[in-house]
Amino acid sequence: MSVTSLPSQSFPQAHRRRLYILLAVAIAVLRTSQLPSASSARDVVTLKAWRDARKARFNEQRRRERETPLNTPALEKKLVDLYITDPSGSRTLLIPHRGRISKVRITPTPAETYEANRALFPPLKAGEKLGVNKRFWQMLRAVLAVAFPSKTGKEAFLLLLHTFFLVARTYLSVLVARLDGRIVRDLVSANGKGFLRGLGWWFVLALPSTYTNSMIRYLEHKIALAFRTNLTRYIHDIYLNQNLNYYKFGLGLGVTANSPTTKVADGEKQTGRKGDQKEKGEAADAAAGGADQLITTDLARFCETLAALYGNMGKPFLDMVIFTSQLAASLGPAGTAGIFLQYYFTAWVLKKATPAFGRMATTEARIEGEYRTGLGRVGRDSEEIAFYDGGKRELGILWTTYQKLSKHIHTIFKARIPYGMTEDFVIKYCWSAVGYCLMSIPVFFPVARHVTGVSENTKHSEDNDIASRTESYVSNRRLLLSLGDAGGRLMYSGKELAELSGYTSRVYSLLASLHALDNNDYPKNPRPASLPPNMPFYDLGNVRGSVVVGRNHVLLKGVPIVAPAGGAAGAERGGEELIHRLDLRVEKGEHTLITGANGSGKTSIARVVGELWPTWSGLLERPEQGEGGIFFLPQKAYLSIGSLRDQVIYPHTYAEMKARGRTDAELMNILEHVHLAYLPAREGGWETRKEWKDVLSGGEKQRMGMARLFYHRPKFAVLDECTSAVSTDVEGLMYEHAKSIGITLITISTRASLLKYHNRHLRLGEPTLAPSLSSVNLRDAIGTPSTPLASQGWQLTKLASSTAEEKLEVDKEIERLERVLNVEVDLWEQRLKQVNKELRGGQ
Ligand SMILES: Nc1ncnc2c1ncn2[C@@H]1O[C@H](COP(=O)(O)OP(=O)(O)OP(=O)(O)O)[C@@H](O)[C@H]1O
Repeated sequence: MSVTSLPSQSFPQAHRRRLYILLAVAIAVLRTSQLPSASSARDVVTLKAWRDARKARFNEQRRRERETPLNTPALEKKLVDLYITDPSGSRTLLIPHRGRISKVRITPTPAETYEANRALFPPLKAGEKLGVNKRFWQMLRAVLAVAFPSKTGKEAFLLLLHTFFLVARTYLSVLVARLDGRIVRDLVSANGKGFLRGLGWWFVLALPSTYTNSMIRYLEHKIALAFRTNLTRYIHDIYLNQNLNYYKFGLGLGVTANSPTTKVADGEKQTGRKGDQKEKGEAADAAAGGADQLITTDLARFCETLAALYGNMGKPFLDMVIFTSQLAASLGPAGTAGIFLQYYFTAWVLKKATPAFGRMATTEARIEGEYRTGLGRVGRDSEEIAFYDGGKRELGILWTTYQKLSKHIHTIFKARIPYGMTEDFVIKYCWSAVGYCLMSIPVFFPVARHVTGVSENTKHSEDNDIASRTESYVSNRRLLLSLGDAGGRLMYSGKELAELSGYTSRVYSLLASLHALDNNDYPKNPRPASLPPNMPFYDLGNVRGSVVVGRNHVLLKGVPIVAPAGGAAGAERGGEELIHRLDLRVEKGEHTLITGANGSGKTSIARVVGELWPTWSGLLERPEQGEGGIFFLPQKAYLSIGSLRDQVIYPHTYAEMKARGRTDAELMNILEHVHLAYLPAREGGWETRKEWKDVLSGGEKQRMGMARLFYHRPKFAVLDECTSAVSTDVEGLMYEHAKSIGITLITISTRASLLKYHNRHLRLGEPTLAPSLSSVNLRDAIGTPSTPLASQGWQLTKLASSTAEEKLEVDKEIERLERVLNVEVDLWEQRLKQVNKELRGGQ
């Protein structure tokens, strides 16, 4: 007596044709060492032609490897051409790979794409609850619009292929389950021939099964990489664009989760509802951290989790559908209903038992970012730390952060214990028990078989009956095990989905911040009631100044110099006003020296002129940046990655230098002017690549900065204390040379010795310049540009234009020195008396 419908037809007859097709496809794919992309697939005419082309490519690669092994001068030479710009704006990157240079064409993401996508990325609000909720699906859809830009692109092709292998894998599992049953049946009924045939099929199935498993993993990684590449390109293009988003993001202006409007709402909620503080923390966690952590680790984790989730959810789901349908045929409607009941019960239990994995993943990413930043700081500022012998202190800081991280990870692990137990208990044990019960139905209740329409072959002998029952049991058992496994993976992917929600919020917050920064979108804040009425409120959402780029002069007309503040600080106080309103016009040849006490706002003027900081009101006019325009030399010398030549021509590339017809001989001449002519010979030539910031001394770094200035030959140069470590004689020569080649200098310095190279002098915050100003008329004076001020003030003097002004300037210098002397001479005399007394032995 047969107990199941299994197998109504014998295995090979039923499945042979489909298996042959599957094998043919698998073998065809197996033969491809690399998957051809959709476009190259179109180009393939015949398999033979494609194989010939592949062989030719391989031979060519070997030939190149022999001709240009790595580290040969030929490769070094090619490396200097790293970027080749194209009139369309695309660049060709030359990437060294396996002994040859491959060309990768990079087309910048069009501005319209960012414009179109902006609406998808409304910023995260403080108090927004994260997790697998409606907002998560919105965020995922927005990020996917970037990661998966086209339905017919490479990602879609990979996804299709991945799906094919997932289906194939499930189909093969069903075949294996049936074959398993058949082999055991033949074994029990001592059918040697059938047993051997079954074994043969077993090996035939093993090949595509193992290949399918490997391909699933391979394609999963490939999809993750394709997502990551798309997202990274998109983020790089918006992060490092002309709007200086990298600077603004670093300044903290892009962190939107603490936006004040939402903060007010948050405050209201906090009084009303417990737990909102935690929610605010979730959104802030998603937005916190440096760009490096977000763009590298968090992005990679997002892509890996997302790609894995497709397989981890898609495949078990498919498995469950197919296995359930297979089992349903054996178990009948009651059994099928039982299976579905158990699915529902499992989902309900696991939902109740799942901790907030998403929030935990977000917090983990944030703390990991902090730890990474700490380590980065030690690496970057190692010399300074070593001089202070600050290793122990840094160790303390790093260890504290690491402890925080390890404690948090430990909390996650602890939260996983009860979850894992529940999961195991429900899926492994409850499901198996239900499985046994369901399988026992046709055995113990043969009537049910008739009811369910299960066919019964009464011709079977008793032996055959046992063999058949064993076969059925083994097949069903295997199917149930696979079903349990699929269910486990599907439920497990619920945890992964929660974690994905955490990573999604991180990547989303980065993209939302960058879009907002790029569009200069800041929340509009109401003027805080606590602010005194005479104090201006500088809100990033209310910048009204005009900026005109492309003029042949530098002009600031009624421009306040204000340090911007974003987020909650910006809402509470607004930006910090350093200079109330500045009027400055620098025409060609008007070399201007800006002096003032530390922190008086000298560099800040350069930041406003360079558009790093906003022009809140008034008018700013300036030339274009770069060659023939304006060039900024910052206080801290910056040396880039690259060759010695790259240091002089930065930010140009070698290709750009060549395109302008500039030569190494010219660069040598420039190095002579900055007294660095010995460098190419000492360092082994222009192509030498080193960590230049560690190789060059402080003074050499600053002279390298001046070399850059001479290379770019701008009309105007803003020099911010960029020669403070250079000896005064060399400094003088460099200033004279700059003037002789037609550069108008706007120098920021505290060195009075530089006055002689300038013909105008802008003094900042000199309280004694106009001692007659009382505190009453000072307030009026603040509103009047070009008036000498006592605080937040400035005064512009022409040095060489008229002797009277020159005399005034000298008078002021004498006045200042007398003031210093009056205060300090008494102190010096006292000290002298003290020293003399000590020398006389204290008498
Ligand atoms: N991002 C910022 N946010 C808030 N305040 C800032 C910011 N950057 C600078 N400041 C403050 O603005 C003031 C002016 O800074 P700035 O760098 O312009 O001074 P400086 O006159 O160039 O000083 P120094 O001579 O020391 O270089 C300082 O008090 C500084 O702390």
